[in-house]
Amino acid sequence: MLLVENLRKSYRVPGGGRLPILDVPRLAVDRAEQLVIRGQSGCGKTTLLNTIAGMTTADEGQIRIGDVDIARLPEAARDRFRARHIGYVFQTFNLLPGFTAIENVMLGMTFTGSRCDRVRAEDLLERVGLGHRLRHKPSALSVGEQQRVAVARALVNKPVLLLADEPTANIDPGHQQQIIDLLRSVCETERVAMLLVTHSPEVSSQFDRVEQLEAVNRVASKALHEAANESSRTAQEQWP
Ligand SMILES: Nc1ncnc2c1ncn2[C@@H]1O[C@H](COP(=O)(O)OP(=O)(O)OP(=O)(O)O)[C@@H](O)[C@H]1O
Repeated sequence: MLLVENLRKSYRVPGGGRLPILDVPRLAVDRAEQLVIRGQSGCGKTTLLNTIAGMTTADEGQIRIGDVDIARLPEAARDRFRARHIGYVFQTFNLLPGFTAIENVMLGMTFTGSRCDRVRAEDLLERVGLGHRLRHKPSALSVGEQQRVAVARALVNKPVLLLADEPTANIDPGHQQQIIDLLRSVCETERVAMLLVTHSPEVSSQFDRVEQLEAVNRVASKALHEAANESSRTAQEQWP
């Protein structure tokens, strides 16, 4: 379902040159498979998810989701493809504060160009245990409830792939398991593949498949970071 091959990604650094972040020879994920991506802070886990989602572009390599290589699509087509086929749950939920729970979920549908399906949005909010909170705005919801709305929003377009970037990082320990259980059960029943980034050993121990992402070329990265810092120091010193 997802096939990443020979993926390389770097960022431009202020002092010139590029900072290599990702070098992933192969990552294959089956339909409805659930796996955890682990790795030390800064090794590129978020960058990997963002690249798979087409929110940032790869330097080289392919990212096939079904028959489509998202890395080769032009930006507008990538955005449309993401809206239709990929769900994303962020650490910080990213709900719109002026909209109710149901509106936040339905907003996820507006980018696909298809008709907004209120019944589907209500059904998902029901399934995440928020059927009685449809008209509450994020400020009137607990942190765990906000993340449950974000889960419903990520799944509303029936994606084939759900990307979850440390979805429990801002949730109190008592409710973290609830979010993980929710993600897993909805993905299972809807046959959605899930890539979950987590630092938590308790969470990763629950998954059959855990992939370790290694930091790329750390010596070169360190040298480039230092060059970038040196360049920004020099720029600051030259500022009148
Ligand atoms: N837009 C950007 N421009 C330049 N460098 C970036 C950019 N975004 C991220 N980086 C750098 O890329 C590296 C990987 O960042 P990323 O957020 O993917 O790591 P991570 O593994 O998710 O880290 P963490 O576990 O701490 O969240 C970091 O060194 C970061 O500073």
